[in-house]
Amino acid sequence: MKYMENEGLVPSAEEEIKRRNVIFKLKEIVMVWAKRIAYLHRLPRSYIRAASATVVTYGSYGLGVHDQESDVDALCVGPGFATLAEDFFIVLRSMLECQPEISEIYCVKDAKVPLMRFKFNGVSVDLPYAKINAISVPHDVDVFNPVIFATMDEISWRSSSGVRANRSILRLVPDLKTYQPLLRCIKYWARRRGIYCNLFGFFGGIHLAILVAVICQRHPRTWPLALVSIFFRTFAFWPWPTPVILFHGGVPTDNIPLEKFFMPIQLPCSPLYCHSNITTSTFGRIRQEFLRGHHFTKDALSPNFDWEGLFEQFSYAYHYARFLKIRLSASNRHELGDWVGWVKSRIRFLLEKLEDLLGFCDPNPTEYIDATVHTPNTVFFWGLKIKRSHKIDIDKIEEDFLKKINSGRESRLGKIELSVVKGSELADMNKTSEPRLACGVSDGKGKYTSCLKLYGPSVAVLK
Ligand SMILES: Nc1ncnc2c1ncn2[C@@H]1O[C@H](COP(=O)(O)OP(=O)(O)OP(=O)(O)O)[C@@H](O)[C@H]1O
Ligand SMILES: [Mg+2]
Ligand SMILES: [Mg+2]
Repeated sequence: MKYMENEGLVPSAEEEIKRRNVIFKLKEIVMVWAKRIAYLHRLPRSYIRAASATVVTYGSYGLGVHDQESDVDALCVGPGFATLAEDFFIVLRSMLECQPEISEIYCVKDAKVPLMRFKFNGVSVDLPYAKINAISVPHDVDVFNPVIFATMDEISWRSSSGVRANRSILRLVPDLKTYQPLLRCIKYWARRRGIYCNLFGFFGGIHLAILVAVICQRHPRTWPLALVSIFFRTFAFWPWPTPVILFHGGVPTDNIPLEKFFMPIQLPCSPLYCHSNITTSTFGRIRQEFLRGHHFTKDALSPNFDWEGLFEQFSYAYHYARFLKIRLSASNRHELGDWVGWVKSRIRFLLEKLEDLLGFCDPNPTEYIDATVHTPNTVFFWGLKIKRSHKIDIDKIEEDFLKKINSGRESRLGKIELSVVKGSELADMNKTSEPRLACGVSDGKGKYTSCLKLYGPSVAVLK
């Protein structure tokens, strides 16, 4: 606990107030929004008076395991007459745009869970939308209520599944005081070891939340320190693809063929598995890290146990001699944010392509900045293992990937350049730019929006 506090993983009281304020203000805004759209829909006056909406938090914030850099995941629950395409993405967006505290609004419309993503007083917010079959939405709306549940449309049902998953986890873990620090610790480990980023084929918050919940459920009344080694021992030897299921008293009813998943993890109280982008390479990387974690934590209860070792940042320069350099650039910071978001949502294609050609690729999620280039940019370095027999036509890969990126988009926001480089270039990159952090977004001027404490300076990556 002391180690985690020293590393800045537990948010300060000030941070907590900031987040609570964000949620309070969002609730106020959606309340006004509900009345405004009731008016725009020309509903009777009594309906306008009664119309209301609310936001419900979930994700790491809802589980009480967020750190200073976690986003706030907040589901906007609106009345039945408020449409997603018009009222949410147009009317609410323009209301949010008018708020001086809100910036960098980005709409993700074509995802399974459509949402708006923005910064509120510097805090990242993910805001999906669900509507219920009512005019007024109670502020403590219960998404488990069978009446509400049964009348939801498909998108609203999917969008609210995160809230239900969270509530189930909170209900099923025997002791939150054990669960929360353990999950914080495991998330920190995953970030430091380069295996935390769902889009890049690694774990996302939900996967780790369930793995840790399963450990807590199987070992009630065990203190967190011992659970750390039990966690690694369990998953280092887990017989994948046997699914990991949080026991909830019901019978699992999933019919999805398990071969589709490398590491199936069932969503709590749902027949579905968590969506996952894990590939052959990232499956291998994750398993190696579980084994490493197991070797490190066998003696976790000894008084001289070295926590630093477990959380040591993964050294890409030590493990790989060659890297795929992916440089994304745009004419301004705002466009770069959109461009990076868009490319990342399709990055799996590139990863699979490289795996087909080379058999392995380590998609390091850390974002760097190329300070030798004047345009705002974000750079990734993916670890490669290239044999002499391997011939890579990087121009062809770039061309194919571009086609993939451009499909479904009318205009191109930015530029993408791929090249194969030596590890020394990664070292230069770090020397010429400020410390860069995993899964953050640069502002294009050499300033960063992520937390240095959390991921450590990128020069440390090169140790
Ligand atoms: N792949 C997924 N499959 C199912 N649900 C998901 C998936 N990714 C996200 N979710 C839902 O959205 C919520 C928020 O996801 P998010 O990626 O913000 O992770 P998080 O647990 O909040 O961690 P972080 O601290 O990194 O934000 C999750 O708790 C989960 O309910
Ligand atoms: Mg989150
Ligand atoms: Mg989120």
